[in-house]
Amino acid sequence: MPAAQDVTHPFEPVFDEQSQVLVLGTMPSPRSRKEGFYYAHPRNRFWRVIAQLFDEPLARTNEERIDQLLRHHIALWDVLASCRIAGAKDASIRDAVPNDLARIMDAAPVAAVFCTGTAAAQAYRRFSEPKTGIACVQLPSTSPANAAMGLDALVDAYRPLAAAAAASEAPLLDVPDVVRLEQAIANAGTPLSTLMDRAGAWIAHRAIARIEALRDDAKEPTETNKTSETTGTNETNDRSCPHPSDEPRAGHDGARRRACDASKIVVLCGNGNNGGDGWVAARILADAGLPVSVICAKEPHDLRAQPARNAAIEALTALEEHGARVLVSPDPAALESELESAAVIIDAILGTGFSGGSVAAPFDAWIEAAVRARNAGAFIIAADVPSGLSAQTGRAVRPCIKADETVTMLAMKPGLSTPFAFAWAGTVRIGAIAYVEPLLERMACEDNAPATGKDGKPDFAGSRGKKTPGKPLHAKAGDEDRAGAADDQADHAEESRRRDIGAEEPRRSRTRTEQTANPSAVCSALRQDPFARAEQEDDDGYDPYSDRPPMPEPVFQRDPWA
Ligand SMILES: NC(=O)C1=CN([C@@H]2O[C@H](COP(=O)(O)OP(=O)(O)OC[C@H]3O[C@@H](n4cnc5c(N)ncnc54)[C@H](OP(=O)(O)O)[C@@H]3O)[C@@H](O)[C@H]2O)[C@@H](O)CC1
Ligand SMILES: [K+]
Repeated sequence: MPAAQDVTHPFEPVFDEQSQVLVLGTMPSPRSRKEGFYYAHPRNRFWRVIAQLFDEPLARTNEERIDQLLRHHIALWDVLASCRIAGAKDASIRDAVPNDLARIMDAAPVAAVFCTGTAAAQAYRRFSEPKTGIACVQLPSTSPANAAMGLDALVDAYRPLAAAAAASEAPLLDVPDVVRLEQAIANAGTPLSTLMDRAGAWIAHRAIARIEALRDDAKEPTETNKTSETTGTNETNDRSCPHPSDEPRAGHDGARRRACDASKIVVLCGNGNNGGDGWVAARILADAGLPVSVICAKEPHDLRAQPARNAAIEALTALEEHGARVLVSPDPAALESELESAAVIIDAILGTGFSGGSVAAPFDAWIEAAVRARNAGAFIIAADVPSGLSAQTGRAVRPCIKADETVTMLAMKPGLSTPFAFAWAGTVRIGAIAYVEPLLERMACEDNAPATGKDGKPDFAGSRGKKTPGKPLHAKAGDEDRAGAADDQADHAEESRRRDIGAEEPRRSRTRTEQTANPSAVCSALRQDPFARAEQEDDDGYDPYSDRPPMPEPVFQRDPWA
């Protein structure tokens, strides 16, 4: 066992004036102190839990971790400012001096406190709760010492944290405002190339999630297999792959067949920055060892748009190293053959820069071929916006990509929120590639718009009306959609098909009131008597308003840091 030593908390808390949830540990472990950041031991699962909770890629750098926490309105610190401790053994803590949480509580509207383990919760209750007046919710430790809890169980246990931190609804921005926002982010120090890297990472992350789901699906026994099991044949258990002689089938069976074939991902890259997102995604997927190929219209060196050109040149080198196929302006037969074997197609042909009443060659043929592949079971993920759909008006030209999922960057766009957008975009997810709230507020001030909308967020719809008189936000989209009545019927059929297969609806964030109702109630009770426990609090210290079932946590049975 390591000798006890005097330790002083060595780094700053993570918080800003938007933080609504505070997560507290006890004191950084020796490894975290060495690395200079929270939960830095490679086997500590804290950052993996956070990534899974919010369905986001794992934050790998401290910068990304801070960004991830702040985007979800989470503050992070530890209960203790100094103590005497042996290694990371919380049970050995002596001479504890608490941090002054007023630094965060006075600056931010924190309404819920979570402690990452028994010792942190005990220390918080003893030192901090009398001052904050907020009862903490105790979460299990993510430390390797708590190896008895698997990652899935940890993620489940942390769901109350995600619920409390539920990100407020993404802002809805006009396309010109998205461009302004990108520029503001760049001016604040995050270059556009970094945004593109993050956008590509988001898309790659969703493609990997789809491939993993297909692989899981392929492991489940099919009806045919069940029959063969009951008839006592001695086929192997891996029978969910259709037999090679089976006729190709559409829908899920087609998707399953594709997953069994190769988990192949085809990325369609246009010539603009939307294509750049696709190149980055392809590079990440190839680096992850997945069979990926790229279809593009121009050699990377011939692209003009930046940062897409640099991203494509870098990706091409990596793809060549991995032996991935890159098809430049393929003929129709090569295009068809590449797409028909794809399990996942990434549509990075056209994004917010798309304009006009039709899609010019060769991209029209690409879109048609991709939609045919989808009808045969491929899953399409659109980067930012389905190609052929106007991100501003929601007007879909012919042909237009029909995506199963769209990852749209930074903010919701008007064209994705029309009543018919679902037919083209599928499930829309926001790719939170930067922390934008302070910038949005600044932009709202610059526009002399009302400071906040009725939900407390910057009201960009209001500012749009003032900036572009005579161009109401949704009028054009609605008119055009009404003109395409026949299309609408097909779209509605498509929508109901998606509902049939259980496609997810976009997430709805909880309102502030929903998030904090219970903690506030407990908090006001505790203010009257700071030492009182919440009524009906379990004997083991679990708070009654946590919807998590109590879970036993081994208290450092062994010292993982020794
Ligand atoms: N800026 C950034 O840093 C970041 C940007 N991001 C990403 O960039 C996207 C916006 O990029 P963008 O502005 O380059 O436009 P984009 O959607 O690629 O389209 C331009 C291309 O389309 C073409 N084209 C247009 N109309 C057409 C038609 N009818 N038929 C056929 N072609 C047509 C047009 O051709 P051209 O007119 O030049 O001949 C040009 O080649 C955005 O959606 C997001 O994904 C994110 O990574 C975050 C960081
Ligand atoms: K796209």
